[in-house]
Amino acid sequence: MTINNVSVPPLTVDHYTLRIIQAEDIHSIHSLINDWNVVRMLSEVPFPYPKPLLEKWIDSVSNETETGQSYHFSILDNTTQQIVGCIGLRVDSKDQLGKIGYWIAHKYWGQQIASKALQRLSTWALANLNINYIHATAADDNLASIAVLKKCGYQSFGQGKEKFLARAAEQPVSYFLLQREDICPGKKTSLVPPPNASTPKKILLVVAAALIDIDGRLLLARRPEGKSMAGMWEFPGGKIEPGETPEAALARELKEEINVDVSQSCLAPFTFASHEYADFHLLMPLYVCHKWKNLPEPKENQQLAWVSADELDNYLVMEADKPFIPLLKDLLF
Ligand SMILES: Nc1nc2c([nH]c(=O)n2[C@@H]2O[C@H](COP(=O)(O)OP(=O)(O)OP(=O)(O)O)[C@@H](O)[C@H]2O)c(=O)[nH]1
Repeated sequence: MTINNVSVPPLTVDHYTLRIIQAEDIHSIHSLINDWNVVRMLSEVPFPYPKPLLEKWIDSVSNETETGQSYHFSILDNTTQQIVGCIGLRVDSKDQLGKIGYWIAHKYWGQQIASKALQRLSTWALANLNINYIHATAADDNLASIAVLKKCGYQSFGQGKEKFLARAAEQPVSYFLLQREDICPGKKTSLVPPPNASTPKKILLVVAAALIDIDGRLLLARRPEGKSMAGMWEFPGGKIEPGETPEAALARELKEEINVDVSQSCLAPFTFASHEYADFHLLMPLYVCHKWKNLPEPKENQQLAWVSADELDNYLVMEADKPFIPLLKDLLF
């Protein structure tokens, strides 16, 4: 399924599948959600939950799904094909923020389904949607949900009060935020270096290319799921191997990553990045290239985009690459 140019495959995790909610899911969903144990933890759902109201909600989220405003999934057990809960994410494009919510039917509690689904959807959303953070809210007495959020890397950032329809009262709630660098804590390319870092960091030599086509557009690649900082855009390239010149490394990386053949003589040094990440110091020459063979194609599961100078600001680029943007805009205009 492709929505708003984003491919939304069913997302699998362990023996569960997250697939976009369909109209015919209403009966199963209604029998599972119309339960005080579940509804009391959801701020926007009344109890009892009339079926026509649920039907209206499914209709409205289907419309939102078509325009890429929200992505709501039924969570299915692969063995029984039964729905066990739901999870959804609403996109706030202005603030590049996703808002996530989920519930699991009472009879399936205690099986880690919420953490698996939350981890899966969060990872997918940060890698594929135009968002930088994911926001979640949990009632303070929803200890299970708070534990799930923390397990998935969400950090608590504040508290407040929200009206819970089923309880007909305001409840104290905690707010949580997930940032991209919290997803793969083992492989950090953190935006912020740790304070007072006194030990010198390893210098990582990486080489990258700004490929510019005849229409004056620039090629960007999006880091795919599974890599640190998945979802950020960068310039094709990679690490320089021992004994390699930067130009030879770049020609090799462009072939491996996007099947493009470049002659080393067509790589013009443009500028460089010297940027401190949490775990290493990146030193990265950027070359400009106008001439190559083959149409770039993603060989490593990454998205590619040809971007004009006007569009460059809409792309979330790696921290080290940010100083390149004004220089490249000048070059492209
Ligand atoms: N290729 C490329 N890497 C960049 C850019 N900006 C930037 O910070 N980097 C960082 O430089 C390193 C590039 O190394 P790489 O491409 O070989 O490695 P990777 O992280 O993609 O994968 P790997 O470490 O799992 O092999 C990564 O840490 C990446 O985050 C950029 O514009 N292009």
